[in-house]
Amino acid sequence: MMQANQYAPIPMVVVGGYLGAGKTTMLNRLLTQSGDLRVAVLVNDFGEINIDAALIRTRNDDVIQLENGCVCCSIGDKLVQALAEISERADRPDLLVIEASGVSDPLRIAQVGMLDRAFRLNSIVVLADVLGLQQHLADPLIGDMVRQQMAGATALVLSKCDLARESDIAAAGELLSGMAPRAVRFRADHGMLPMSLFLDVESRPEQSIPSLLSPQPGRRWSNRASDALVHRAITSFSIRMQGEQFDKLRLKQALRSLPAGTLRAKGVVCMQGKMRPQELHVVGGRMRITDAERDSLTESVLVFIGIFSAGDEERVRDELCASIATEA
Ligand SMILES: Nc1nc2c(ncn2[C@@H]2O[C@H](COP(=O)(O)OP(=O)(O)OP(=O)(O)O)[C@@H](O)[C@H]2O)c(=O)[nH]1
Repeated sequence: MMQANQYAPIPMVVVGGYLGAGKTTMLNRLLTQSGDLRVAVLVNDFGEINIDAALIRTRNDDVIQLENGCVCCSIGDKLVQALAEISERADRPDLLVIEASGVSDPLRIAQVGMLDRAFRLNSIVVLADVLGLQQHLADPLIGDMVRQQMAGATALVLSKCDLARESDIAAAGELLSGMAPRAVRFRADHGMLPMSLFLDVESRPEQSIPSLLSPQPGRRWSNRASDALVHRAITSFSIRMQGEQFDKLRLKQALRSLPAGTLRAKGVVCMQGKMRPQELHVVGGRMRITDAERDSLTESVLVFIGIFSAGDEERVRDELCASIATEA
């Protein structure tokens, strides 16, 4: 039998960025552009239901879900195990993409990945939502975590530029250049990026992965203790509904009145009058409901991530129950 180390290492890309920055959108773009390339995806979503895994458009066996928890601090051993399983597959992938949860440190994930010699780190791509960047950085709870995510990037991607003014994009670009001066920078329209960013290890100008992975005095804004504090403060709950359809108008109203501490909501739901399941996203006060890339759904699932107070979950449940469509 051949040993794993007889093969060339599998190129690996870690995708990070704060909640709702556009990681899954970018990943789906990559997958639609990837042609015959066999891409395996490891997804670590924040929440007990992995919505991202459901939204990724690839063959089921090519998406591996990492359980609820933060892959960078609490379930690192699960990552090690998942990597070993991927490298031992008979049909090894041509590329592995790890989508970090929005509160994980992508550099730390890359460091775990680098320990497995079956993989070669190609890039750490970190997305920044141009609309939310300033606010996220100024936030006393999450600001350091977001800076930490950026600092570990080999490529920084400004997302949602289609929604921003040119002056705001330029200002956000300035902020990014101060945080990760050696990272290559891109703007992405709905996640569209050159494939070379993922595949071509040579595409990084003077960016040296080994130096990124060694300790960098002065470049760490947070530490494990403060990360753990943030991860404890941010919690999630999920709601499943079987055999019910939502009324779109009422659901939108419910999502507009989410608790003040909500940082992100997402889901896939059955909607009255819609043939296809609907994918919904709430990010920074913006709501988007569109056709999901799947034909059927056995149950509606919604995940809410935030800093919640007692009673918030119950109130959201009540609002959602009140959004269920009554028979025509
Ligand atoms: N207009 C616009 N919307 C975008 C863009 N990228 C992502 N979005 C939208 O932003 C929302 C969140 O996108 P996702 O790709 O799910 O973000 P994410 O980073 O995977 O989210 P989490 O995994 O929850 O952290 C969705 O409604 C996307 O359609 C973009 O470039 N332009």
